[in-house]
Amino acid sequence: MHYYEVNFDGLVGPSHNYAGLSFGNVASQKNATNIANPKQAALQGLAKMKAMHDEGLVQGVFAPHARPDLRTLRQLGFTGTDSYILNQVSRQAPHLLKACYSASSMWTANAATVSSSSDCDDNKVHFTAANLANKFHRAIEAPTTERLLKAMFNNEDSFAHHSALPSGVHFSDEGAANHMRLCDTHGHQGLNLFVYGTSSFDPSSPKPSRYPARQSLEASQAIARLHQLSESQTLFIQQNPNVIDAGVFHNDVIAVANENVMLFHEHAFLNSDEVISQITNAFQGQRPLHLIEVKEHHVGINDAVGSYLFNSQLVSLPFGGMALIAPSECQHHDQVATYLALLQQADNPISQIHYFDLNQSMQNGGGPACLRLRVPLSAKELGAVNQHCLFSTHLYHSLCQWVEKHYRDRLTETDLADISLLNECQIALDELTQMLQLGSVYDFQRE
Ligand SMILES: NCCC[C@H](NC(=O)CCC(=O)O)C(=O)O
Repeated sequence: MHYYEVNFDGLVGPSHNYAGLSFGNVASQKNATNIANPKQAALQGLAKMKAMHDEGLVQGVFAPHARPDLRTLRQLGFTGTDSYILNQVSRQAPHLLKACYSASSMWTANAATVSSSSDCDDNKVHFTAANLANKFHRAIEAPTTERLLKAMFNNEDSFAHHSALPSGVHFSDEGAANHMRLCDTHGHQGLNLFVYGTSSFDPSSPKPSRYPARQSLEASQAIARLHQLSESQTLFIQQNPNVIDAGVFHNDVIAVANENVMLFHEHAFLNSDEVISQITNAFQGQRPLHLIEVKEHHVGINDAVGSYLFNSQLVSLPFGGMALIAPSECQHHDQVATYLALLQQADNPISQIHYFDLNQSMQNGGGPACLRLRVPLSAKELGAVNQHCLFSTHLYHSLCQWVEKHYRDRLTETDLADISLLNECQIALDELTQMLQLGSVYDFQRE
């Protein structure tokens, strides 16, 4: 049966803003006071989805979360009408208002970890929503993520859904951004690589000193168990703590894999040589494995973080070869652009490089790969997906019109206290759930 890798891109929500919420994410901290343009952010994301669809790839849309998250604010002791809550929280705890208004659900690579039915014992596609425990503004995402996943993959014969891991730092889980899969083609059993920051239970496990390790080993192990992955086809790899301290807050900032290719920086992993031999020994595919190591003298860690080279998507093209979907920052970075030109000519499956302007998301540390959740699906499983969430030219035009109608082109911190922004967000999202036929997934639709 034919298999597809479907990318479900996060549609940027109407409250996209820069709030400096992610300690350890260099871009988020650097752009904390920037003025955001939610309309442009959403249109940039839609342009990428359209281009992928036009390449002949199957593309999906992942709806944003409702913001502000009033449920969380009520849980934290704010009471009264919505406008009273906004007024109180903006005076007493503006940092909480910013957290509850973040549009961070756009980075769907952190929504969940997904396993292919070819890798799971029960032959179902498994999803575990990420608890995102390390950052408060992201830790509030899991309940809505779970509801959205169930509304998109609403078929018990094909899909198995798991709740987020227990909250708290021990099982800190950031989803697919720390998972890679190597295989011959999407439909074959794959080698699952879980990359973690540190162990929560082993005090001798190396740790970064400056910035937090956002993925714990124990979370990755729990997911491998939940998803019924074969032990021989699952490796747990520790990230190099030094690169976390240089701003590599997720593995997808320093490595990317697709089918039989992995592109990674020489400093990405702790004990890299050992990791490479483990991968080489465990890979069971018939096709040659391309482990492309980028040396520090070609692209330094700081340049990799600054350009987001490794946060490119690597996709298999319908007529053969692979394309690297890179942020335009790579094109404008001399050393990175030179490296990519060499990579394209070298003897490997990467035959095309496409650049996308995603600067609204990039300024919060989210590149092309952060914006999408990869879901490997057989033709039958694809048929079981909520078809209204699959991209088409028609949906593209409807979503562009919807964005033009509801989104602001300027958003700053002071706008967050404005009750009209809350109303605009709810009206827009209510309309969206009808377009994507998701049902009542948001708290404001369920109260
Ligand atoms: N995979 C990319 C995730 C980027 C995300 N940035 C943020 O949440 C920044 C939000 C802000 O600072 O306004 C994060 O760090 O989790």
